[in-house]
This record gives sequence, structure tokens and C-alpha cells, in this order.
Amino acid sequence: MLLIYISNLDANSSQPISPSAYVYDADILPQNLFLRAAIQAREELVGSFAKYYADESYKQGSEYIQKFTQHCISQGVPETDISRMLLGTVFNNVANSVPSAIWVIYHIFSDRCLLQEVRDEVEQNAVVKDVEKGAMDGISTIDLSRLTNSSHCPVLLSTYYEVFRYHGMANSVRAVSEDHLLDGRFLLRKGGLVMMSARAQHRNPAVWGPDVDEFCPHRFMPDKKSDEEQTEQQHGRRRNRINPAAFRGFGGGVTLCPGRHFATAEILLLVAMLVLRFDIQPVGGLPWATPSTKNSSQAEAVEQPDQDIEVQFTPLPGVRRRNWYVTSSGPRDVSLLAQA
Ligand code: HEM
Repeated sequence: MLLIYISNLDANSSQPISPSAYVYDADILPQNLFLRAAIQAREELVGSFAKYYADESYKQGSEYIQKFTQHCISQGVPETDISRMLLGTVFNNVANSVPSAIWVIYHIFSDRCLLQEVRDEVEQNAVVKDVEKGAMDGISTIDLSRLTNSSHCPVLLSTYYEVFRYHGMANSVRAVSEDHLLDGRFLLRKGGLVMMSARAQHRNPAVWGPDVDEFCPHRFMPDKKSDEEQTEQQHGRRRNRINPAAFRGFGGGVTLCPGRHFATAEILLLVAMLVLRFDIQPVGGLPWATPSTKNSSQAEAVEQPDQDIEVQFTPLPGVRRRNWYVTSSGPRDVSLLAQA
């Protein structure tokens, strides 16, 4: 087996691709020898989930677990495979959704101006019903479709995408099904594997511009086209805009993450609840420390902070005893998540 690692795919450019490393030939890395501890840990978890199903404990599980299991059963998935699939979804939720949520919360709350912008747009555009019962009590309803729509919550969504651009580190793996000369330079041999690093793509200045190494929450704001740009487009010329294919936060192609809308809904709802209900400050006082990420597991799609960030929640006045409901009124507009 041949594994090729491509680190500099520039989706906007026809410049040659520069692989940073090619590695490993000839099936010399048998899994059970080199990955023994990982495989053993995986099998232990699968065993625990199998017991969870065998003694029907899952029936006391969350609605998510119930629906997941019912779906697997209705699709004829064998019982032994359900516990393996459950391990996959738990891994995705814990390993990817949790650090992603942490980064969105961190970036919004550590920037007072950004916090105010997000708070204002969520309050004004995503809270659709506010039935007051008294000064403190009340029922508020958040529309998930508006949270995930760039015409209603552009700053929140732009910050969300920027988190995946800046902290995304997925390595998409593809098997080579036939010999192929990539870009006229690199021979991909049938039977080999190709790994594509999102981190390299997300840090390519040719695609993202000179501020590629900065976290820019407004980077993905919907375009407000200038007159000049509109004229350029009318004449069939296109500016060098961000190519959606350069965004690999959730991978791409046929293995584009099928959990992306679920993850987006749960993260944006959590963030909306936090900005509407709390102020969050670091326990040790300002400024916020930026945690390092050098110990991040390469198996995960998003960097993980090396240190805990201890924070203090202060409830905002006026919303302490409010009940919150969630509705979903229409289609989402998460264009960067829709690309295949
Ligand atoms: C913020 C959270 C998440 C991130 C950043 C993320 C990212 C990714 C990435 C980068 C891939 C690889 C795509 C490729 O190779 O091109 C992937 C695949 C996958 N993800 Fe997610 N994911 C997240 C959440 C979830 C959740 C919550 C689930 C399930 C409940 C899920 C289920 C899957 C599955 C099943 C695949 C494999 C798809 C296939 O091979 O066809 N993901 N994800």
C-alpha cells in the first residue's frame, strides 16, 4: 500500500500542487501490530455498547439514542453493528462537536464587540416569539432556521465557519481506484491512499489572503458586491473569491460529513442560548488566555485546547426564569455546508 500526503491543494489556483510528504509503502504497517492499544480500546467500547443494547439500557437513553437505535433497527442493521455505529456517532459528537462548540464560545465571548454583534442579531432576528407573563417569567422561542440563515444571523454563521477554517484539522483519506497522474506531476497508484490535509488548505494564503493566519470572524460574511465587481461579473470575469471547495471543515465529496447539519444545529443553539442568557468571563479575570493546541489528536477534525479554560457564568438580568422553546420554520441557508 502506498500512502500519499498532500498538504497544499489550492482550490483556486492552477499552480502545481506541492505534496509535503509521501509516505509508506507495501502494507508494512499491519494494524494489529502497530495500533494494538487503539484497537483494544475500541473493542472494549464496542463491548460496553453491546451490553448497553443487550440489557436494553438504551431504552432509558436520550431521545437522540432512541431515535438513532430505532432508525438502525428499521434499516435492518444487525444488532452487533449497531453498537459499532453508536461508537462512531459518540466519537463524532465528543471528538468533533465538543471542541468546535468550545471554540465558537471562546471566540465570541473573548471579543466584546463580536459578542455584542452576535447577541444583537440573535435577539433581533432569531427570537421569533416573546410572550411575556411577567417581568421575569416568560416564554421565548428561537427559530433554528433563522440561526442557520446568513440573511438573519450573518455574524454568527461567519464566526462559525471561521472556527472550522482556523481550527479545522481533518485529514480526508481517499483510496486510489486506478492509476492517475495528478496535475501532470504526481503518479497516484491504484491501491494507494491519498490524505488531504484541511489544515494545509485552510492556511493557504493564495486562497484566503494575507490574513490567513488571523482569526477573522467576519471573513465569511455574505458578499456585498461593489459596483466594480458587479460590472466584472456582467462581463464574465470573476474576482478571486473564496472557492467553496477550499473549505474542508466537514470534508467534501461523497464522504462529506453527514452529521454536519446536526452538529451545526446543536452548536448554534447552544451558543444562542449562552449569548442570550449569560455573560461569560475567565475565572482569573481578563484578558482571555488562548489555549495551545499542540497535543491535538490527529484523528479528530478540529483542534482541541490543551488546557481547560475556567469560566464564570453570570446570568443576564431579565432572563433568569424565562423558558425557551425552539422551532424550525423553514429552510436553512448554510451554503458552505451544502457543497458536495
Ligand atoms: C463539528 C462537528 C463535526 C465535524 C467538524 C465533522 C467533520 C467530519 C469530517 C472532516 C469528515 C470526513 C469527510 C471526508 O473524508 O471528506 C466527517 C465524516 C463523517 N462524519 Fe462528521 N463531523 C462532525 C460531526 C459529526 C456528527 C455529530 C456525526 C454523527 C452524528 C458525524 C458523522 C460522520 C460520519 C458517519 C462520517 C463518515 C462519512 C463517510 O465516510 O461517508 N459527524 N466528519
